[in-house]
Formats: sequence, structure tokens, C-alpha cells
Amino acid sequence: MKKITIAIDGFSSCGKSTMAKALAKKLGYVYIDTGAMYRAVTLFALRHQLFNADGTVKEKELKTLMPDIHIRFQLDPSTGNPRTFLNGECVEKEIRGMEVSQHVSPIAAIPFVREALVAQQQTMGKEKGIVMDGRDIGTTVFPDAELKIFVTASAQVRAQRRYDELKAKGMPADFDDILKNVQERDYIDTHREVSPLKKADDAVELDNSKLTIAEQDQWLYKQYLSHLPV
Ligand SMILES: Nc1ncnc2c1ncn2[C@@H]1O[C@H](COP(=O)(O)OP(=O)(O)OP(=O)(O)O)[C@@H](O)[C@H]1O
Ligand SMILES: Nc1ccn([C@@H]2O[C@H](COP(=O)(O)O)[C@@H](O)[C@H]2O)c(=O)n1
Repeated sequence: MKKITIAIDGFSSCGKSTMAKALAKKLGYVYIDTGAMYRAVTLFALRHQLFNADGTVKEKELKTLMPDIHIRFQLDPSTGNPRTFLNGECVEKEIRGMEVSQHVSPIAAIPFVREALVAQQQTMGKEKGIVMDGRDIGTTVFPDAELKIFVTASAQVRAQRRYDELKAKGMPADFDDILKNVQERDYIDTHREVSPLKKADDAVELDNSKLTIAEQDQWLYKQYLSHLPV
């Protein structure tokens, strides 16, 4: 079967990676969570004190240090899911916490950061057979992807899902903080100058507010089948 490129974009915490991961497993495709890459750069910036007190980024310093940031993914043999490595260290847990979530959008708005990460993402997908999720995959990273999905759900629903997830993992979680963070990231992501979050003209939209994970997986598989080249 001919392999294709599948781009899944949408708002924060709406279930993109859940859907993307499941489809990639089913098809035997590579799965790439591009949000994890922006989160890893953010963790690096936090560890190197590259944020000013007002939350803005010390861009000049970060630019100098960009060549020292090496991100890769490695499958966890026990779960079959990819884990994110920053300069050889597994940072999967660290990048999912609130501190990184609260600092990631300003990092992701910086043109030289996007340029570097987009180039890596394009290299990862050049053989096709990839499901990649993020904010600009269908518009910027793979504008020629055969299948593009744009996922939405209400902010309340998304915050509740993230809250439940953090609680289940035993991580600190406050619903109001999470809702505020989801709304702030949506705002910054949709209003930044470079590659703002928006639906590609040829993307198929899914509001999964009322769908179960199984239902959205089924929906996505049907989309895949109907977008296979003839
Ligand atoms: N249809 C659904 N119903 C209920 N929970 C869901 C559904 N889809 C995903 N979830 C849960 O919502 C949470 C967020 O999902 P996920 O991490 O896939 O979102 P995301 O869009 O990739 O988020 P981010 O933008 O932060 O990368 C997870 O705990 C996931 O299990
Ligand atoms: N292609 C992408 C992916 C992510 N971002 C930014 O990273 C943040 C974290 O992403 P999650 O998917 O893990 O929520 C997100 O809020 C965006 O600011 C991006 O810009 N482009």
C-alpha cells in the first residue's frame, strides 16, 4: 500500500496526539509529536534561565545556544509510545508539566526556533508513512500532505481532559489554571506572526467534544481510507 503523509493540527489538549498515535500504530507509520519539540526547547530555556521576569524570552542568548539543543524521539518498548529526549536525557515527564506549558507559546512564536524545528520535522517526514501532529503541519510543514485534519473541542472540555490526565498521573493540577493556560496558548498560537494556528483550506475539521476516543479513532481511520491515492 502506498504510504502517505497525515497532518493533524488543532487547539491545545484536544486529543490530537491520542488520535495520531493510535492511527500511526494501526498503520505501522512513524508518529511525531511536534509539540514535544517546542516543549523540549522550552525546558532547555527554563534550565538555562533564558526567560525574563515578565515571561519574555532572552532571544539573543537562545539563538546562540540553539545549536546545543538536540531533540530526538525513542520508542518506549514497554508502551510502544515515543519518548522525547533532550540532549540524551529522557524529558518526557518534565515537558508535560505546567511550568513548561506556561512558557512554551512565547518560545514557539520565535521565528528562528520555528525555522530550526520545521526543518527537522520535514526531514523526519521525507519518506512519508508519517502521522505528525501540531499547529502548522498542514499549513507549513507538509502543505502537500495527502490527509489533513483540524481538531477542535470547547476549551472547557479540553481543560477537563488535561486535568483528569494530570490527576491520573499523580501530577499537580488545578482546573482553573489549566483552563486559563489552554485559553492563553490558543490566543498566542492563533495570533503569532509566523505560522499561526489555523485550519488549512483543504483540512477536514473534527469537533470531538462529544466523541469518545474509540469513536474519534474510527472516524480518523475512515478519513485515512478515503484519502488514499487511487
Ligand atoms: N475524545 C476524547 N474523549 C475524552 N478524552 C480524550 C479524548 N481525546 C483525547 N482525550 C484525552 O484528552 C487528553 C489530551 O489529549 P492529547 O494529549 O491527545 O491532546 P493534544 O491535542 O495532543 O494536546 P497537546 O496540544 O497538549 O499536545 C488526554 O488525556 C487524552 O487521553
Ligand atoms: N507544530 C507546533 C506544535 C506545537 N506548537 C507550540 O507548542 C506548544 C505545545 O504544544 P502541544 O501540542 O504539546 O500542546 C503549543 O501551545 C504551541 O505553542 C507550535 O507552535 N507548533
